[in-house]
Amino acid sequence: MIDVRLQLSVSDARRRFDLDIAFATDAPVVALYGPSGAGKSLTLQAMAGLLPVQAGHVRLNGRALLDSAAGINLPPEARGVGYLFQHYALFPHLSVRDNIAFGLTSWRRRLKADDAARVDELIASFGLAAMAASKPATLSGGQQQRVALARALACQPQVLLLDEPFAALHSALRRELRAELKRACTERGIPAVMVSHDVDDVIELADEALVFDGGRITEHLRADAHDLRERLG
Ligand SMILES: Nc1ncnc2c1ncn2[C@@H]1O[C@H](COP(=O)(O)OP(=O)(O)OP(=O)(O)O)[C@@H](O)[C@H]1O
Repeated sequence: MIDVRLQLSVSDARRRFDLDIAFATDAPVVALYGPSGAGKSLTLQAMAGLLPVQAGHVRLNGRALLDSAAGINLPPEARGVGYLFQHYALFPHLSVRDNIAFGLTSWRRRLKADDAARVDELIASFGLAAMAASKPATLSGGQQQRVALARALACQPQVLLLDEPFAALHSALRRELRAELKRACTERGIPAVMVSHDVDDVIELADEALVFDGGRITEHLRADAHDLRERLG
């Protein structure tokens, strides 16, 4: 169960945006859907602990990652959250393998044997073995997306947060990678919260859709594919 309530404001000299949302779901994949600037990415960032929250909670299977009333606010690395950023944010100077292993290493220690085995398993399962020593700039868009997904999975997260995971890909590749993402989450039993503008992403992948508008959730749809297309399309 993912149980979220968030109240936060972001502002600069000219603009202010207020987010005030709540949802709870047991869905394997839930999509955050809605127009640009509606607060979808801010929601993911706040769930990951990357953005200060004024009030609210984030609970994952009963474990509080954030509970402002109880004074709980775990740092990002303690939340058990795998994050796939909108533009992948791969480290250009690191190889594919070191990108995937990044969250498991630190300047103090080398990769432990079981972590190294997990990295190898992810490299194999996403078809990246031939390019494991290459730098991201030499990879295709789909290959970079697979590296980003493998990196998000490497720390054995309890939830995956995916910000526009297919935005940079053409439609045939989107279809292929949707299936891979679904398989990766299902095999590992990891729920995913996915931001997408694409109604086909929502229909192909998501079990539920939260419709965002102006920093609020206006609809929580638990619907079949046909119904979703009608209501979102
Ligand atoms: N630091 C900030 N200061 C002021 N406004 C901000 C700040 N960060 C985000 N915003 C604004 O908050 C709003 C919500 O941003 P968010 O990135 O969550 O939108 P989104 O729904 O993910 O949009 P998109 O689908 O285009 O990625 C936007 O209008 C954005 O400009």
